[in-house]
Amino acid sequence: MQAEPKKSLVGEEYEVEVGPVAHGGHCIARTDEGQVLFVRHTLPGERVVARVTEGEEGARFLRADAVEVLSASKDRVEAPCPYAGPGRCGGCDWQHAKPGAQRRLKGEVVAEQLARLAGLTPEEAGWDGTVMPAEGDKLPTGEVPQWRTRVQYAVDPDTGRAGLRRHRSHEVEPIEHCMIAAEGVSELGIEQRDWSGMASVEAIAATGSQDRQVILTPRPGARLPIVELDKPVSVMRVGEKDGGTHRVHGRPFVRERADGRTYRVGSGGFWQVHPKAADTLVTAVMQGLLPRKGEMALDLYCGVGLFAGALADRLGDEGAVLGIESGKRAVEDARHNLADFDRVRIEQGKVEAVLPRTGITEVDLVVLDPPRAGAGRKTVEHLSSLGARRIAYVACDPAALARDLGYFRDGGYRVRTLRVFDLFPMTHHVECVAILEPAAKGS
Ligand SMILES: C[S@@+](CC[C@H](N)C(=O)[O-])C[C@H]1O[C@@H](n2cnc3c(N)ncnc32)[C@H](O)[C@@H]1O
Repeated sequence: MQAEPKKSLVGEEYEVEVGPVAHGGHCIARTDEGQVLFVRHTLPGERVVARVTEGEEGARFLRADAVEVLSASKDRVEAPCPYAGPGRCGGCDWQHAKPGAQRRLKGEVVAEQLARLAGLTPEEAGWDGTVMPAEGDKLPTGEVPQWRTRVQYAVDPDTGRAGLRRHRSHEVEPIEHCMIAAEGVSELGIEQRDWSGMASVEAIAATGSQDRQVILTPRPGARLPIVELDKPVSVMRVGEKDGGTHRVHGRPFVRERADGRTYRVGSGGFWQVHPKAADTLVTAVMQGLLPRKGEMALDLYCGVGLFAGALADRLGDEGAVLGIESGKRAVEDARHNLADFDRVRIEQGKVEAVLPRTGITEVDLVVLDPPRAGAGRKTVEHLSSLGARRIAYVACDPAALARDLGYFRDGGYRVRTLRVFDLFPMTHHVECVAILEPAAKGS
């Protein structure tokens, strides 16, 4: 006998008291029947009408939007962006919260993940509980930091207009202007052009150079448009068959500046989005590791070589750095960017495959900056066996970080300090830098 399909609750409304913030840009509430709701567009302590956007009867949890605020938090503000709100642009999560409150919420998420997945209190992690804004982001009330140097616009197939995706949807919210886009992106005027035939248009404005780039992803069979923007740009396209990024005109990379060096970043390669992020993270990592001349270091998930370059500068001619990165083009860029260092080597491949093959049994320092999924148990176990005197873990997902910190503890490492940065204002994203050392040393 086939099970009855469960009744969808989408569109149902519940009046609820909103509880604590949860990882992902929403808060937790419960219906009178005890079903858990993840509610967006609200804040802890509010009383709201929550309308279900996903979920069915008996589901472990429902997703919902606060469509009416019955009792508002003192941290609530009118969202400065006209495209924010239930069912609208999915790019930002906390437009309706004061900047200080956004950072407090992010701090609560990090603390909760540390407690739940690593069994650590903030004190045990050497963290004062604060979330630091990036330099220059402490703006007078009402001003929104314009930090997004890379914006992926989706194109409405019917109108050819560029916009941003709605939350957990393929639908496009057409916009005139994204408030958090960096000036170098806004001044291209992407939103004012017709992009018919394109599925998406990514705009990049480099930091420390005038390089601007757009990356076009055409729909199957569509011809590329002639790109005429308000500022000169290089143009790339994503190949329909191979998914690779190909040059249309101009340089196939942008030049970014960080820590006093210029880094070439080819299309599709990773670079931090906030203009101050690369410098902020290099400073936090170097202050935590305190590299000494002549030491041997690893830079794992090294991208185009940001931390490898910073380490090489500080380790001197006797020191050595090995970087590992899976992206082929990023590896070419890293080798180019660090060509003036004889003792920097960059290996291409997945860390979990390449690291064991290197035969390295001892290092002094490690930086790891994995993607959102984190490094995982095997890689952490391997790293824990190399005897590093300090390890810097740069993390864009506090849940993966907390899980991996648990593995490091099993491997004999303790967290010496943790610093948390708001490098993605208005969104729920947060960046952490944990510095680890052998537990025996700290105990
Ligand atoms: C968060 S980025 C960090 C890049 C660099 N550290 C920086 O700050 O510019 C993560 C990088 O890891 C690479 N990557 C993802 N999975 C990987 C894996 N399993 N092994 C090696 N590199 C990986 C991605 O291509 C990306 O360049």
